[in-house]
Amino acid sequence: MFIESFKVDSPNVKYTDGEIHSVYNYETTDLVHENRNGTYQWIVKPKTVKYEFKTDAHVPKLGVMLVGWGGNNGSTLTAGVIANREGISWATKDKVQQANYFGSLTQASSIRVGSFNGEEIYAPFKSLLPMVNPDDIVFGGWDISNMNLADAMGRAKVLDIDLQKQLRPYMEHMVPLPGIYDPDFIAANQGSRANNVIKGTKKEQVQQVIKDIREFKEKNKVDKVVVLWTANTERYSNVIVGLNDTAETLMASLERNEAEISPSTLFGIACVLENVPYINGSPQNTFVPGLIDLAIQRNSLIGGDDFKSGQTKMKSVLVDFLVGAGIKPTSIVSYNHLGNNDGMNLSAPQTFRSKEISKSNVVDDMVASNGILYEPGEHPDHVVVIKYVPYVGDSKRAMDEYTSEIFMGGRSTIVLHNTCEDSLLAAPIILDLVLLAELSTRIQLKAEGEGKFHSFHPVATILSYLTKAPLVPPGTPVVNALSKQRAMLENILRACVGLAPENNMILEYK
Ligand SMILES: NC(=O)c1ccc[n+]([C@@H]2O[C@H](COP(=O)([O-])OP(=O)(O)OC[C@H]3O[C@@H](n4cnc5c(N)ncnc54)[C@H](O)[C@@H]3O)[C@@H](O)[C@H]2O)c1
Ligand SMILES: O=P([O-])([O-])O[C@@H]1[C@@H](O)[C@H](O)[C@@H](O)[C@H](O)[C@@H]1O
Repeated sequence: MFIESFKVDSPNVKYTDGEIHSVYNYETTDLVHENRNGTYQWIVKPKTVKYEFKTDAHVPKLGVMLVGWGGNNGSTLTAGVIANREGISWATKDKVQQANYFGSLTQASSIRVGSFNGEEIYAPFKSLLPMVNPDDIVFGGWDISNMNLADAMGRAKVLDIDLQKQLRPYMEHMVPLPGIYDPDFIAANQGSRANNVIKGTKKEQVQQVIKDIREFKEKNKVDKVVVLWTANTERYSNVIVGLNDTAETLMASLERNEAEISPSTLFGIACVLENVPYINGSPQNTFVPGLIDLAIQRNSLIGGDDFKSGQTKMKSVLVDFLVGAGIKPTSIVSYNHLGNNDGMNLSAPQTFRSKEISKSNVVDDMVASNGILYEPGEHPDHVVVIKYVPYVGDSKRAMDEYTSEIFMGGRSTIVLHNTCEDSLLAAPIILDLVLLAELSTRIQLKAEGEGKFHSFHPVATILSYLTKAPLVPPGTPVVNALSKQRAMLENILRACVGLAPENNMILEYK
């Protein structure tokens, strides 16, 4: 059964005007490797750590500024939110289609809250904590192309024409602010659209972005702004000691107008200096060590990298299933072709390399989790191929072959054909990223023994379910398995309202 909302009745949760305060016993373990009776043993010691969470229940008016606003993802997300807000329906060749938020974890998924009369009871994911209603978001942003959002939506060729016609009046007045264009970081084939760029030194560009954010906030009377990069994939920045390895060297490099600071890193500097959450939806190393250091110093939320939307999302499910079942993937070949501008940009070797890295590393944690299947350092053969085929446009075709070793020398080969409508899959993920980033800034926590409440670590690991290459604080494990990522996110939000993690035991019926 599905219920629309619920309230937790527990001595561990207090709902006051404007705040949700919870006490939560975090069950974890300590491990020690001890010499016991002459032999070393791994000793696992269960332990309980008492946490308190405080969530500010005041939902702000949220402004979302997209870098690459005029792109396929940016225009599609903007169009989708307007269509939902206005309750637009449109004719397709099959039926009259209503706007929806399918593909959004926060808007279209559910959580189990318990059983009632022998029936499992579920509620909307978004009913866990007060979240921004996406219909209320104010969009803005930058693009190196000055095309208005209605024409950009047409250029993207993602949405049905009848819908586009209805949306045009809402979007034709939306014009991206000039972006930061540096041809050294993206494919040369992007140069033809760069007619809307911020001039000046890199420091002046950063200052302009900060000015843009402030003016957008003032003009639209929004309480908070989140900035998200959905612009082109850049090549990796070279990480060089003395250039961008610390906050100090990065800021000194900015003063010297160093060429090796990418546009996406410049936007990151601006956001961190302005204490505005900044999320990277592309695979490049926007967050060079110096920018991570700066974000930590200023406790400003950063997150990324690279939306996990289709082929890789499937991979982080399938490999988790195989390894979890004791089956040994030995060869993974991921091929895809696409015909949108992203695909054109990725046709350059240096930008493709950024994507190849994020698409390849996604199985590392799952492989490392099973020492029965894999020797230390052993990995499946893993190949990523991306080809640009204009005709298919945004409708990316992914073809995967997974070969595994099974019982008694057997072989299993799984072949997948996965048509990923890239922007229709990515847009809801962008929405979740900005909503969850905003929500996480309203949560404070305190473990027993800690003197005062504090925010989550500014490197927002909580967003990892939505990214191919989760950005984590230095020294933190990277988890890519989709089920673990989703469980982590849900269980943290459950803890904020004093609910235990969903353990799926259903002991009541055992
Ligand atoms: N399923 C998906 O679509 C998906 C999944 C994962 C990652 N991504 C990444 O998301 C990004 C956007 O994808 P898309 O399909 O919307 O691409 P797109 O090429 O349609 O849009 C990118 C936009 O960014 C603009 N741009 C480029 N450089 C800029 C800069 N420095 N400043 C401001 N604007 C700039 C371009 O003019 C373009 O309008 C890409 O990096 C892509 O790799 C997409
Ligand atoms: O998320 P996913 O489907 O694994 O990966 C996708 C790639 O296969 C595609 O080539 C690229 O254009 C998209 O930006 C996205 O990164």
